[in-house]
Amino acid sequence: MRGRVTVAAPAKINLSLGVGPARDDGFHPLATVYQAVGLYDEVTVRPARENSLTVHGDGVDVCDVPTDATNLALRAAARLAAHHGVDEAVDMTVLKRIPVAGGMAGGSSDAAGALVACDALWETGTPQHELMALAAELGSDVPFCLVGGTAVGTGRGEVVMPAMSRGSYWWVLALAAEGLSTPDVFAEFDRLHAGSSVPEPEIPDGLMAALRTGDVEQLGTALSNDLQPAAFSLRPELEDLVALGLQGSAHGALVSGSGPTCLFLAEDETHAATLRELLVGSAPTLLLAPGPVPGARVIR
Ligand SMILES: C[C@](O)(CO)[C@H](O)COP(=O)(O)OP(=O)(O)OC[C@H]1O[C@@H](n2ccc(N)nc2=O)[C@H](O)[C@@H]1O
Ligand SMILES: Nc1ncnc2c1ncn2[C@@H]1O[C@H](COP(=O)(O)OP(=O)(O)OP(=O)(O)O)[C@@H](O)[C@H]1O
Repeated sequence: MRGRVTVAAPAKINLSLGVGPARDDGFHPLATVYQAVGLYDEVTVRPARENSLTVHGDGVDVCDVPTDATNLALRAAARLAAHHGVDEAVDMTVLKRIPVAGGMAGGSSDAAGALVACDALWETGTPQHELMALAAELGSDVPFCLVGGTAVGTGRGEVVMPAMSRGSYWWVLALAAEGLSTPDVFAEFDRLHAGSSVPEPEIPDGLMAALRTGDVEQLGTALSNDLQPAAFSLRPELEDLVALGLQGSAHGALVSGSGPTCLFLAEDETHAATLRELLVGSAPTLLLAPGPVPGARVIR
């Protein structure tokens, strides 16, 4: 067994997020295009007698992250041990840079990172399809966080197929001071659609074509998020922030997943830096990130 393994676990954004009517199990059918972006949590595991977790924040507030067995990353470690019937435990450290409850799959990515880290530490050699099945049990976004890149998600988001995508993109990420609960945003989506029939979700025309050609302007116009009105309803100030980015030369601007992080698509890295300057004062934290990047990977 190795002495210690560290995995880089990327944040995700949704280039499009189509949401259908709530299913009988309470989940909503999705048709989404995910992209992993270059903002990483680091998950480190070492052998131990019992599972334990320490969480550090690097630029993000981590006081809402549980450190007990309910933490998604510790649940992932326990689930992998049970899958292999091994009596192993870990001392885990998570260094968080992905905003907590930010709509960027932070907890999901930590869980994907924990699966990859423990599989390497215990030398269990889990085949990818088994890791994907365990990931789907842990949460809708977790399978994508294993795969990374750019991918289409269906089902409740857990059915992931890599998408053809050319080139790379630069994003400005506007992080909010306080997170939004994903279930609350889906509940607000249901409230806003009460009494009307919600169509089955679709990927917008033009999005896949823009990705295939790497046309940043076309991609900007094709970005969409069915949860955005719900996020605006719960956080009205986000609507002004998105509007400011669009007026200020972003190719596209939208709420990331369930929010409250907002995304601004730039022409290139230099333009992203200019856009960030424009947005200074409108959001507490502004970061630049390229995408797509690979899913959870061992780095040490
Ligand atoms: C908003 C997205 O980030 C878009 O990628 C995801 O849909 C959320 O994925 P996630 O955080 O991994 O979600 P899960 O942990 O599976 O579910 C959390 C809660 O979100 C709601 N949820 C999630 C996914 C989905 N397709 N429909 C839902 O209604 C449910 O209330 C669920 O109880
Ligand atoms: N490893 C973890 N990191 C962050 N939050 C976690 C973790 N494990 C459990 N949680 C809980 O999950 C909640 C949602 O956190 P997370 O950062 O995953 O939200 P999110 O990025 O909005 O998720 P998504 O984009 O997948 O909907 C947190 O408020 C916290 O209580």
